[in-house]
Amino acid sequence: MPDAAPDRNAPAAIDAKGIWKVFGRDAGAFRRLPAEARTPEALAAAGLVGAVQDATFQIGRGEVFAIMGLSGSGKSTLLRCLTRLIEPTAGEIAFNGRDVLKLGDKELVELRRQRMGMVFQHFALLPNRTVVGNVAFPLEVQGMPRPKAEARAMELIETVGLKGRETRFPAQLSGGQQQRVGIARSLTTNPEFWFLDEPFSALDPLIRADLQAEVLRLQKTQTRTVVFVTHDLDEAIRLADRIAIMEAGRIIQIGTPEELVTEPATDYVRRFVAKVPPARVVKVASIMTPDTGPSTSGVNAGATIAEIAPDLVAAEGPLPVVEGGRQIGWLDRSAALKTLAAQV
Ligand SMILES: Nc1ncnc2c1ncn2[C@@H]1O[C@H](COP(=O)(O)OP(=O)(O)OP(=O)(O)O)[C@@H](O)[C@H]1O
Repeated sequence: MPDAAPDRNAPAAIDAKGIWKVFGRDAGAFRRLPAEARTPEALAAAGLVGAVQDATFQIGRGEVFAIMGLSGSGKSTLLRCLTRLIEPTAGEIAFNGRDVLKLGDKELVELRRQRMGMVFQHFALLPNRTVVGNVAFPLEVQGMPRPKAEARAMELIETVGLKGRETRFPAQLSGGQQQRVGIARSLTTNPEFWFLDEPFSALDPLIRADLQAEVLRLQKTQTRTVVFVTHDLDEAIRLADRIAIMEAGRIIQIGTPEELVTEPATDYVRRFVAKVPPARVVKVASIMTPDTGPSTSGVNAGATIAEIAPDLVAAEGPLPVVEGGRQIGWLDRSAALKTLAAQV
């Protein structure tokens, strides 16, 4: 998880209100219903599929937001609505306060080119361009001279571990390598918004872990608002500040990994997080006793109990808890050890 907590007071980078995506022959009639009449019963009566039902959430600038849920719960459809690859049936979406559903085709293309990066599975690479040609392409579209665009592309090719393969064509790459080209390509323009649908699922575990680490590293140096769909809870916990859990088209709960594990809203969420050891998500700040003190070093308030396990083992008494070089509390060793030992 990123070190710097997102600024919750800043205006939402993404503000989604009452998003619906309904599939079926008469989806238009559903749109014309007043908001209070848009119900699961109305959907069923009209024989419509409510892929996304009344999704409302805000994502802060620089926040990493994961969308999770079982297959068919509406994750991809919701992500596609945010990017307008699919037009929502109803609802409002604003990026930095600007209504994106009202953008004309030209403005939408501009927004996508200048400020959005997208990685979707089966998001085709250009078959007649090499790896470097594909990765440089978005910059060339923006008007950057080719040599400069390719130099920038090479940096990202190295980041995704494809150095040495830059002159190959997509057909000469494995599925996972193609996926990595797509990831590199989505970052060439240094987008403010990054949308990813199962970006790492086709990759070997080691490469996946490398790229996840790379995402976290990039998040520390660049303020990027990230929304990603995954069915891998481990990945969501590692990368996301907050996770939205979807069930049958609805967002059931939105929370930090710690909130989902310690306060699951429903049995469905509880089943999702059942195998997560609490120490992996519970933060020092959550179980410390607040107090000021003279210490300038100790355990970090934002660290998880698992991360500070070595300090716990070494300590003999309570540990000072610090934030920004100042002591803000004490961590009781036995309370922390209890969390460490707890299995859900
Ligand atoms: N074009 C479409 N026409 C009709 N129904 C659709 C369409 N696209 C998606 N659906 C339905 O909407 C629901 C949500 O689909 P979606 O692909 O968003 O789920 P998901 O959570 O991303 O699933 P997965 O993890 O399997 O990719 C499913 O019931 C799906 O069958």
